[in-house]
Amino acid sequence: MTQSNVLLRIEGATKSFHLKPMFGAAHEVVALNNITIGIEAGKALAVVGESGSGKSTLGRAVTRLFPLTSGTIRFKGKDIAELTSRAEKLSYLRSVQMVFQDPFSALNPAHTIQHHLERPLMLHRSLHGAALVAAVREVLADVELDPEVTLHKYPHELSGGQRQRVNLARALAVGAELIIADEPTSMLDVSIRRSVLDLMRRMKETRSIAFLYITHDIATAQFIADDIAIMYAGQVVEWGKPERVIGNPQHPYTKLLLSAVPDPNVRLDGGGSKAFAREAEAVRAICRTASGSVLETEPGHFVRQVGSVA
Ligand SMILES: Nc1ncnc2c1ncn2[C@@H]1O[C@H](COP(=O)(O)OP(=O)(O)OP(=O)(O)O)[C@@H](O)[C@H]1O
Repeated sequence: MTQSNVLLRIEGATKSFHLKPMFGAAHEVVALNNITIGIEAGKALAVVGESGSGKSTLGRAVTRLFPLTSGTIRFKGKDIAELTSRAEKLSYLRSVQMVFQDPFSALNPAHTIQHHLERPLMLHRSLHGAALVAAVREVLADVELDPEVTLHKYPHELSGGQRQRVNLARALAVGAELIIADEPTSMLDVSIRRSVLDLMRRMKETRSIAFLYITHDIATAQFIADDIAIMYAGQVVEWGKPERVIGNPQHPYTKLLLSAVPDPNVRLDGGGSKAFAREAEAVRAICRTASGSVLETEPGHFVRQVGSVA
């Protein structure tokens, strides 16, 4: 990655949550532990890991939902914690859009699709009248939805895949440069997951939109990702090009994730076979000894070493 085309640079990002449960002692949860990773303009980074590994915390930190405990997140070189003016913050929130797992959650059931797309185009691009109508049609066509059929519908009248396309159209309407897509296909019918991933890939290639693609499913990552980062217990344990990480996995946790493929529904918590659950727990025990040392096993392929303390 060259410095000039880095869009997002996360450096030493650590996030701890202080929990005070009703029962039991107060304690810290380290959701992110010294994460350093970047995304180039127009490229996709897939962050893959099981539930609780810290993927969503990473995405939420990038959207400025909370400050980091330590470390920095820079967007186009500027530390996002130092955006002070309202204009700077709005501009950042325009450039960085979030697409959620549940495609219904971000849409207002009381409004038509036309309304959902008109608002950002009016607010952010000051469009009105005929130009506004044309732009709404254009963004719908961009996400491969027929404007004639879709414009006047309400969210509940669309399929899950169509709703997710509307969410992506909204990000286009705002003028997003980076989309954080948090499990965007996991609630969709298996038969249409691939087409939504393909659309995201085309948005990346034709519109130069970067993606932070968050998923538990390593198999889907390779459809869109230019780089892949495997997360476990708040750390990135292996990263590099998908063909290297998936084709030649080195870290025991990456191997475990891949052993659950091609059935992405195999649960790493042992919801499937007992033998798999035992193996998964053994791997986790090894991974919990992860150290700070990282080895570049082949050019551009990095693996966090296990079994020693930093
Ligand atoms: N607001 C919060 N307060 C306290 N703990 C939190 C908070 N958000 C996340 N955590 C904890 O941080 C850890 C990482 O959570 P996170 O949601 O980022 O994982 P994830 O990999 O995205 O999992 P999932 O796929 O289930 O969302 C978990 O132990 C979680 O309980």
